[in-house]
Amino acid sequence: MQARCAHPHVLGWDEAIQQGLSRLNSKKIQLRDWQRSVVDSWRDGKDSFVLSSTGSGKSVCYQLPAMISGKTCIVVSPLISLMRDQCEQLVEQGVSACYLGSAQPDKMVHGRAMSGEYLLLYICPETLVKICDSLWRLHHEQGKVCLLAVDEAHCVSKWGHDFRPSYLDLGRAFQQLHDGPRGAIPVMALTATASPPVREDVMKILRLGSSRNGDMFVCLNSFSRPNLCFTVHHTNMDNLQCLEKDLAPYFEYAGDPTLLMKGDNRIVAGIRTLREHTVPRARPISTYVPRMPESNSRGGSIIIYAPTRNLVKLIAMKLRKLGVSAEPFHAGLTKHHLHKVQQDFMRNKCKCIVATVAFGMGINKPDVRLVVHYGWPQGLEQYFQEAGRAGRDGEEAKCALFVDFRGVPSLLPSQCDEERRATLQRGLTAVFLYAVRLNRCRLQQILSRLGDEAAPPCRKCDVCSQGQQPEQQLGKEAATLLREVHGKGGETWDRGTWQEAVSSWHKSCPSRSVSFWRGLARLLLEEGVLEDLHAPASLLLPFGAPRVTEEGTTFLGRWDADQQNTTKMLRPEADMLV
Ligand SMILES: Nc1ncnc2c1ncn2[C@@H]1O[C@H](COP(=O)(O)OP(=O)(O)OP(=O)(O)O)[C@@H](O)[C@H]1O
Repeated sequence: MQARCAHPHVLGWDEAIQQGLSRLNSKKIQLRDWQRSVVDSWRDGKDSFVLSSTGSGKSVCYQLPAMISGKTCIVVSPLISLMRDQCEQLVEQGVSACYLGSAQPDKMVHGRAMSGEYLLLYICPETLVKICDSLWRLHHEQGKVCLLAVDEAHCVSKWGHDFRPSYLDLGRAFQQLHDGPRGAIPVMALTATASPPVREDVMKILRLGSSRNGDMFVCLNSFSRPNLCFTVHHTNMDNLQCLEKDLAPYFEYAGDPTLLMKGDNRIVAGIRTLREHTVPRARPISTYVPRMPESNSRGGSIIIYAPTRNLVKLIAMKLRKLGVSAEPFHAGLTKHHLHKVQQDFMRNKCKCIVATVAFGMGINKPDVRLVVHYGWPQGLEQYFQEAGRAGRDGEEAKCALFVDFRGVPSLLPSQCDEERRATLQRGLTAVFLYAVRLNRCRLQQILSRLGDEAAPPCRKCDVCSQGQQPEQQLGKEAATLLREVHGKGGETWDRGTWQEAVSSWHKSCPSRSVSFWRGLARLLLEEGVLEDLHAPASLLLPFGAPRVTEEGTTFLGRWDADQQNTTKMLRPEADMLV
């Protein structure tokens, strides 16, 4: 095979990089060491895999090669909206960029792209597969391709949270593009969230390093976001009674103060309402602006995620009635409208977006100061990625998760195979445990899920700042639960068994909620006084076929003999406290 890319210019390499940065309009940027290593490995014709946190500067790694070589970088991207935004931003910076696919309104763009007119060519995997022959000619006949970049590369893996089946075809399509007189094109896969199995899978599917006998560059940066402060709050999701009380601390009045002095009843009532949760009459938008609750400093933007379109509409409507400039964003709105909302958000005309997960990937707004999730996210990796839209400027930002601990996360797609369903189910369990656990820093919990066990506590999240829950004597409750399990002798528990058991326990311990018992069962399993012969059928059930262990039997014997002097000291988790 021949050399993989033309050597950039006759300039020295440092000079070539500086010139590339100035073409990107990023003259002032000093490449970080890891960015430099990634670009160096492209110069050497190597494939690379780049794992680095959201907002850390991955895009520059694939944009620079195009600026330096003057050839097209083909960027595979999962979403039209994402491609469009990135192109718009680049064009504003004076860089020639385009996206291809059915959403491209200008029919001339395709032809121009196929003659190498654009330095950055964004494309979704389906379109890339379709036009593979033209891209082959662009590279092998015209010599005008410098790099194949796969952005959001975790979408390639079935083990990843955002898996797209169409990404699986990329390996074969890339192979087709590599085979020809000019040899292989370097491939760069980039992601901000990928656990070790996902990384392996991505490298295998994209066949990274295959054309250089496995020689490739792997850049694994920490994906930690120490500027983010994570908190979890219990809320009552029935009828959204708590919505205003939950969100009020994040907004402050920013209207004309003279109105207040004159005692404008509507506005005074509005402020009171925001604090006391009743709905006032409509008034002009922007009476309230986002603020950071602790610092009281105004400014920045807010993203509020909700799991369903209905909830998105409701939250946006309530906020607007209260005077907040909030816009709903979900896939049921027209593309044109969504585009406008996104632009208004980027230009600070709209300070708060209330969205389903349709909004977010690739949103590059540096000053998002708060991301609220109102309702369970779809998994822990998804949560981290969505929350990671906050604080991209490196300044402090908050990520608040509001959930109802009486329920559990359950959002699974209706159509997916068993293997995929099991992966997504594990993600739901992970986000549930993240929310209930009060014994480990929130950020550490997330990073550990992504394979980083060495991160220090963040010292900011609610767990770090509030410290451990005090231990409680839960001997009576533990004995009640263990005795019931013992009585059932290892049989499988279904929803009926569980409900029956909980209502009988309610008689002896009336103050304990269903979620308390679910949490206690979890703690007893972890303590080793219970074991489970198979996994529960749903997150609503604490166990599948539980059995009391030898240790548990000893505890029960002691409890029955001497309740006064037998203790079971446990630290309750969040769902046990509601
Ligand atoms: N070396 C650098 N020094 C300072 N700023 C940088 C540097 N590299 C990139 N940036 C800036 O950081 C911001 C985020 O960069 P970028 O969009 O490339 O992040 P990303 O890692 O691709 O994020 P995401 O995972 O969300 O797509 C941009 O405004 C970019 O100009």
